[in-house]
Formats: sequence, structure tokens, C-alpha cells
Amino acid sequence: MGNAIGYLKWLGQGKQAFAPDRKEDFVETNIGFPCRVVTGNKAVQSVFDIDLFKKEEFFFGLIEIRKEFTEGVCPSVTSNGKIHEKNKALMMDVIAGAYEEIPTSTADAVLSNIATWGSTPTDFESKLMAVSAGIFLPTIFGRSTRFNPEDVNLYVKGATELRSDILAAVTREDLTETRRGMRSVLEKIKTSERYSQLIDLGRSHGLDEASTTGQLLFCVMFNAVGGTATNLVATFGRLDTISAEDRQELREEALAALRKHGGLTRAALEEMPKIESFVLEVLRTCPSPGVWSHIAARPTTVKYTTASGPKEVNIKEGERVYASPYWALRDPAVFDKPDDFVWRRFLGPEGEALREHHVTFHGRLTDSAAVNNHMCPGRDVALSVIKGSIAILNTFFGWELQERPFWTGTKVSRIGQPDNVVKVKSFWLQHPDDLKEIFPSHFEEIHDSLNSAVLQCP
Ligand code: HEM
Repeated sequence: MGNAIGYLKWLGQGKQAFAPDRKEDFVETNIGFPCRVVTGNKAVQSVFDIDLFKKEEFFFGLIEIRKEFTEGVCPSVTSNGKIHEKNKALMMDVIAGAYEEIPTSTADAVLSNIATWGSTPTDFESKLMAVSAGIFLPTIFGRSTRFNPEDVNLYVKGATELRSDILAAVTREDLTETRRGMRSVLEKIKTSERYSQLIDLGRSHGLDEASTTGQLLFCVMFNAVGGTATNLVATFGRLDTISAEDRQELREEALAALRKHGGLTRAALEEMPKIESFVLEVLRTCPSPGVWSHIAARPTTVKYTTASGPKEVNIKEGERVYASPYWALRDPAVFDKPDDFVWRRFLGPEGEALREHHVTFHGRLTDSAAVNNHMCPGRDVALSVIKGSIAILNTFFGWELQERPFWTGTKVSRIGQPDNVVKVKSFWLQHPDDLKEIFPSHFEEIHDSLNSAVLQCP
């Protein structure tokens, strides 16, 4: 298959363009250039080895990071070697600093955003992006610094583009607005309450001010805020695909934990295993990103086993070896009925054992992010944020979507989100007494804002 045809096939079919036959875990294909795509759950572990596989700077496979949106600094996620170690160490420290505040910040951001939504919150996906920004940014840059969520959204939209070296761009994107968003976000970072502390933190890892600022810009806005918002949209959408009884079961679990701990705390989150299992199943069935891209750092032979027996593959230095989280997480060798959405899958001892195959964060859930791997350092905060947001939405509020969400794995631009954009027709306060009891300081404002909807509520 030629490059142009491969690229067009990928654009049209997304992950289905490299659907595996399960007899071979290193599928040879062309998605705009020749590459192998690893689709087996166990085989995927081999590409996580950074001694064998390195990152292509500024690229996620077919997606290119616009250098002007990182101030020319290569983001941690696509950097290699010693510089990656410094970048990653900085980000791990930044996240550790934010960790304690995350549950409180989640409750505050979700509830204060809802108070501004009214009963017909159109453009709902942007609203969840604002929630994500409202959760993370105060914990990292300080509470007194107020970012404009629309500018953060513009930044995330502008930060990447389809790789331009395969086909000449058919349409030229107008970057005026996204560039404005980027300048505004950068200015806020540089004047933020904690900026000098963050720069000192960077220096302690051997990074100068420009490098630290570039890392903060991309890793916080794109990886943290954007990455979490995408998965929040998917998780929210999935709630509409389970039964009312199952929604009620999730609500009862969350309500009991919130009541016992007097709000959203780390202890309350730990008492929500059902919500955790639901979120993990969302991240298994519709993971982001689309592919993990790697380049072989040296010649290597990888041994692995498929349904048709033991195999080995010889990889040449410089070969592109990509991996598909979507197919690795649908491998029937490790997940029973992999195409079904089974929200209880990760409950109990069997569910616990399955965590070693849950690789959405570029590593097993049982592994830890470190400077010598490319695993997501934001995994735990991301899971807390999504669990906490979904617990609050499902426990106190009701809504009707314009359309039931669906996923086909073919829409390149939607990453893990449903193919159809999530649009809310109406939104209401379903359990006012519970909200008043657990979050009294948010009650009045939300009640007033959604009052007309409360009157209509069934
Ligand atoms: C559900 C939400 C999230 C998902 C699914 C996710 C997933 C990932 C994945 C798959 C990677 C590796 C990408 C690759 O190698 O191609 C990654 C890297 C990264 N993520 Fe996340 N992420 C999420 C949220 C976050 C959050 C909340 C933060 C920060 C607070 C964060 C910070 C990072 C950083 C800094 C890297 C680069 C790691 C490195 O340089 O080794 N992510 N993430």
C-alpha cells in the first residue's frame, strides 16, 4: 500500500485501519508511511522499553506538535534520554505538589462550573474542558491566578495538527484565534502566583526558565487539562449507555462515601470502587491517544506469543514501531468479551488481577511512572479527577442528552470520545436535599441557577 493511500485509509477508518487478526501482534501496515502496529496486550510491553524504543521528537505518530505552541521546547512526552529524565522529574514534582488539593479542587470546580451552566448547557464538551482547567490550574499555578478556560481550550485545539509532511495540507488552518489563546495562557503562566516557585523547581532539575515554562505550557495544558477533559467527556457519555439501575447503584456508593467523609476527600474516593471500575472500563474500551509512536533505537528481536503460538519479530534500527492502545485493550487473550462495556470488570480479586493488562497510561496500572519510562505521571490524579467529577454529576444531577453516544473506533479526531459530539438537551438538580447536606456552600448558587429546571424535573 502506498503512503498516500495508507494515510487516507487511516483518516477514513481510524483504529479500524489496523484491526488485527490476532494471529500476528506486530501488524505491518502503512498509515502514511510503513510501520508496524503492535496490537497484542502482552506484546505491547516490549515497546514500553525506552532502551529499545525512543520517541520521535514533536510527534505522536500522525499528529505533530506545533513548535510555536511549546515555545520550541520539546515536551516531556516526546523527549528522550537525559533531557527526558529532567523533564519528567519536573513534571512528577509538579504533580506531586498538586496531589493533595485535587479532591477539594475537583468538587469546587465541578460545582462552581455547574452553577454557571443553566438548564440547557449547550457546547457541553467545552464545559467539561472548563471543569478540567478549573480543577488542575489552581492546584499548580495558585488559586489567585485565573485562567480563561476558553483560551485553554483554544490552546489545546491549536497545539497539534495532522502531520504535514505526508500530504500537502489541503486546507490551511487559520491559527489567529488559537495563537491568541496560546499567548493568553502563556502570559497567565508567567504571571501566576507560583511561577517563581515552579521555575526554581525546574532549576533544581537542571532546566532553565524557558525549558520549564515550555514544559508547563504543554504538559499542563495539553496532557493534563486536555487529556483529562477528553476522558471526562467519554466517561460522562458512557453513563448514558448503562441502565437506570446501574446508575442508581453507582449513585448509592458515591452518596454513602461523600456523606461519611463530609465531601469529596481522598478517603471518600477510596470508598468508590464501583465508580473506579466504571472509569477504568471507559478508559479500556475507548482509550486515548490513538497510537503510541516509537522508533527502534537499535536492532532488536522481540519474542511474543499469539493464539497461533510463539513468535519472534526482527526489528531494524530506525523502524517505526507504533502500538495501539485500542487493540491492546481489546485483546481477547486477556479480556473476556473485549468489545462489551462491562463496568464491573475491574471489581473484586479478578478485577484487581486484570489491572496488569490495563495499559491506557502507557504502562500497566500496577507499574509506576518514573524518569526512565514514558508512563503517564498524571495517572493517579487523572483517575481521582474523573472519579470525583462523575461521582458528583451522577449523585446530585440529572440530564438528557440530545443523542445517545456511540463509539465505532473510526473517528480519528474524536480520540476516545464518542463519535457523536456530546450535547446536553437539559440539565437539572435531581437531588437538592443531598446536595444541600453535603455541599451546603454550593447549594444556593446552584439551586438558583437551575431553579427553573428543578420545577420541571420529573
Ligand atoms: C485520563 C487522563 C490521561 C490519560 C489517558 C493520559 C495518558 C497518557 C499517555 C498514554 C502518555 C504516554 C504517551 C506516549 O508515550 O505517547 C502520557 C504521558 C504523559 N502524561 Fe498523561 N494522561 C492523562 C492525564 C494526565 C494528567 C492529569 C497529567 C498531569 C497532571 C498528565 C501528564 C503527562 C505527562 C507529563 C506525560 C509525559 C510522560 C513522559 O514524558 O514520560 N497526563 N499520558
